[in-house]
Amino acid sequence: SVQENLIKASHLINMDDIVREGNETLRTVADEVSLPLSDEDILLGEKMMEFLRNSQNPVMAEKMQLRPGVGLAANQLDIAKKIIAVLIPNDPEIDENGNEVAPKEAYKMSEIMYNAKIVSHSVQDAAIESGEGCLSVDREVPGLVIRHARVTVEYYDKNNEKHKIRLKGFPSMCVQHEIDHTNGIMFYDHINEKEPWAVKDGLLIIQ
Ligand SMILES: Cc1nc(NNC(=O)[C@H](CC2CCCC2)CN(O)CO)c(F)c(N2CCN3CCOC[C@@H]3C2)n1
Ligand code: NI
Repeated sequence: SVQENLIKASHLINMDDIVREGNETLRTVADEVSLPLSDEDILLGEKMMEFLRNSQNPVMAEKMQLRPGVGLAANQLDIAKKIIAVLIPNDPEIDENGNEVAPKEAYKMSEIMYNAKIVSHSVQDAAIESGEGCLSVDREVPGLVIRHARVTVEYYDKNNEKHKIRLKGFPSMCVQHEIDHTNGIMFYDHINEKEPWAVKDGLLIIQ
């Protein structure tokens, strides 16, 4: 199966493993994974996180010709399971001489999430100022991707522990993008076709 091949110890997920627009799995509502998690589902989550790390490493990204990513959903690997991975780096700090220094915590968010779902959200909407892209979309789709500003998300981690977290800012946008994938939703479904860059009153713009 696709999953068996992806979780082989020697396999590193690469761009050839990521399905593109037109593949029906991108428009499929994925199944919840059964708990306790199977070894295969735990391994798949770890491989997805490894892909994100490699995609953010200049040497590996160049070697493997990876597009950089901060999130990935199993639907993008042609696997209709509710498994997502999120890896959001912290920005480097600037010292008194204006030099970049490594942040204390390398990552703002690093999580493999099973059966993630939004259980509540803000009335206020938000969008990333520059719009969004997707590793499964080989074209630019300009426009503000309108999302909830803040969300409360329930999910299980690789140790079968249940979590309920509140997200805002960029992590909120990223997790919503990934949860959307597990529900067959693409980022451009949230762009206003007539006025892609229209800023409605109250919209929070995220840099
Ligand atoms: C904003 C951004 N989107 C990148 N790509 N798109 C993705 O991640 C798609 C998911 C994101 C699109 C918007 C919200 C979620 C993948 N999606 O299709 C999965 O469903 C980036 F790569 C990126 N960063 C900033 C941090 N940088 C650290 C150093 O390494 C490079 C990296 C680049 N920021
Ligand atoms: Ni995507």
